[in-house]
Amino acid sequence: MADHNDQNLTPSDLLLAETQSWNQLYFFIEHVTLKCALQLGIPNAITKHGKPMTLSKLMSSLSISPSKYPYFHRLTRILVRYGLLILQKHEDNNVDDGDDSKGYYSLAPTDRYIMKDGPWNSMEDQDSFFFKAWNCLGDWFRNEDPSKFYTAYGDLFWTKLSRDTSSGNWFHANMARDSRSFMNVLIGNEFKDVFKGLTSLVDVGGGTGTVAMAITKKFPDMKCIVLDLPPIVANLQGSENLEFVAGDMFQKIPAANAVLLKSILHDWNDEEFVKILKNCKDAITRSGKVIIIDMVMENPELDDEAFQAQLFIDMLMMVFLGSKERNKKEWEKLFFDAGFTSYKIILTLGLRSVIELYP
Ligand SMILES: C[S@@+](CC[C@H](N)C(=O)[O-])C[C@H]1O[C@@H](n2cnc3c(N)ncnc32)[C@H](O)[C@@H]1O
Ligand SMILES: O=c1cc(-c2ccc(O)c(O)c2)oc2c(O)c(O)ccc12
Repeated sequence: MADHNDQNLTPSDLLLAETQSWNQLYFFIEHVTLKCALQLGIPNAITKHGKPMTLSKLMSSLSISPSKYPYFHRLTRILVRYGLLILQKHEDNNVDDGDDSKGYYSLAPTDRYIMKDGPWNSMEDQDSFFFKAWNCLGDWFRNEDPSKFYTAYGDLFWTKLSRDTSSGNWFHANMARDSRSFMNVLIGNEFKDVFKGLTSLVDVGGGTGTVAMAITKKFPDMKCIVLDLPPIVANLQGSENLEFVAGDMFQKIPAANAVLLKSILHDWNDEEFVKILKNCKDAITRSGKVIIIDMVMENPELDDEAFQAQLFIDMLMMVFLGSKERNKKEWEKLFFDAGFTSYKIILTLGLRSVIELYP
């Protein structure tokens, strides 16, 4: 007697469902093996070697015993499957499986990003901080806490970062990496028009100033202010056209031609979002603008892989901040709720879009 759940599934449906459920259940193994690769130092070893490496060479450079060969090649096999490594087959293709002359391993282009500016290379040193918030996510759906992070730590994310120096430094180093990478793309191509003609700009929640430094380097005549919380900017040194100001964007934003909000508005719920934008509107001149760098969900320009990445970041916002990524309609509603009259999505660069908002 077929179980009532299976009665509508054909044998091939059942086998497909089995494959799908194994992939869903063990999806975390991609994460575990990627972290293992970083923990062992595989990307750095290949980078340092300067050219593709055989497995034996890679293992000896990592001081891994040859006795582990039968296991290590299975780790690199799955890393090739995920696209972290590239295996260049040996010309003589009929080598034994697992034989060292099987081929040479090199880093995939994405891996070079991961090592230089990606999110991964900092995860190790804050493993517990980052992953503790994700554990037992279901608990949060049964409590009234503002975020799962709050359930885990009894503190809001920004409060915890300002109290815990090592986590705060780790987080802001991550943001600086992200900003360096994004600004290289933004200012390095013809879209620098976003900042063209501005004589002053406030980078609200500008952190340790990576974005502001990139802008003032490219536009030396512009006066830039970085507004952030006191613990973040307390010991930061400005320059002739860059000033760090300690403050609260929910209270007041210094006056300027334009205000920049990169990875800010997705941190906050709709009410807080509107409050920040209203303070931005009070800060800019009538001919000024607000420049937003953030994700626009369900963006038709993005492929499925980018959409999945956006879903992951949306979960990150939900878990760490109780906030969200927004689609175009959601952005637009809040822009008008904050009293702005028009906006323009200037361009989409990777997962993020640059939006200009006019008073
Ligand atoms: C996700 S980070 C983005 C940092 C930077 N804009 C970037 O993209 O690299 C959010 C920033 O908002 C700052 N922040 C949080 N609450 C704030 C507040 N009430 N007033 C000003 N800045 C705040 C945090 O300290 C942090 O630097
Ligand atoms: O805990 C994290 C939190 C965030 C994060 C929080 C608020 C934002 O507005 C944002 O843009 C990113 O980003 C991370 C990251 O980028 C990493 O690589 C590793 C950990 C984190």
